[in-house]
Amino acid sequence: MIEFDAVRKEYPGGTVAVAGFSLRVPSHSVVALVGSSGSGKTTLLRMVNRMVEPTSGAVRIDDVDVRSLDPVGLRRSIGYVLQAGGLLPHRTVADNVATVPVLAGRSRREARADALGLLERVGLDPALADRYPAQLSGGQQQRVGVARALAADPDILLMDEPFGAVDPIVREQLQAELRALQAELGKTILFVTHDVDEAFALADEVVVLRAGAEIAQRGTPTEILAAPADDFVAAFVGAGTARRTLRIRELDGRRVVVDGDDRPTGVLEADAREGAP
Ligand SMILES: Nc1ncnc2c1ncn2[C@@H]1O[C@H](COP(=O)(O)OP(=O)(O)OP(=O)(O)O)[C@@H](O)[C@H]1O
Repeated sequence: MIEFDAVRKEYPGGTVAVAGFSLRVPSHSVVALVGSSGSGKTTLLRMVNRMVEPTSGAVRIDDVDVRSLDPVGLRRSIGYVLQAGGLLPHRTVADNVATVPVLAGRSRREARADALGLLERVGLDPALADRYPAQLSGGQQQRVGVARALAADPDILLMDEPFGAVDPIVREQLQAELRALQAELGKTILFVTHDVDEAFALADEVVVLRAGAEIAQRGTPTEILAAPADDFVAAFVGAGTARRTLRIRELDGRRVVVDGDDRPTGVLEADAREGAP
């Protein structure tokens, strides 16, 4: 479990990025922090691995204050996925994935074998292992970023706009793969995105932030979409927009779901009729 206890962050110069924030991220769950640019999402994420120290308040992992932990060891024990992969450009794909395990004492040969297995797991051909990041597509780089974050088998994954730099189709593929991976691995995942659809697609719980990381609303995607707490949240999640306002149309005895612009989005299953429990 990750716990933010009344954390505040004021940067030198006086910007209050986080005015006072408390949240528990239960073990094995996926929590998304969403909010507009500058709302303090990245600052919160980086407090977990001590890349940012709170001005006041505390972050605890399984009841241990992260301030009592060695920052280097802490960072190696937590997977961190950045936008555009954040890969080391002068190291091969395999070396990028194997770096942390080698630093932690695993032999190069074993770490490389593990890396090849991880590449396969995230949907990459291990034949790419000896390429450099610049020789991969954006989506492939993101996958390597996920493999690298998983290499030390961390309990916690921090993801900062993990799929922000790829096109929408690749993005959906990566999201689906992460969901499948998470169903198997059960990590504790805290991720940051400004894309509310990504948050809804991946998270068990979504936390919508205003400026200063003030929590506007938190809940499951369904709770937030069904009952936005206020106009800010409604506008942010697009509740009430044509894309979200779904209707049912009958066509040749089948029930098709259409959006507010009459564009089809899916077919209703027999047991998903109105009024069904
Ligand atoms: N090192 C820093 N020094 C001074 N101010 C900073 C620093 N890092 C972030 N800030 C400021 O703190 C506020 C929150 O930044 P943060 O990066 O946490 O927001 P964010 O929600 O992640 O934004 P984005 O979605 O654009 O990445 C912003 O006003 C930003 O300019």
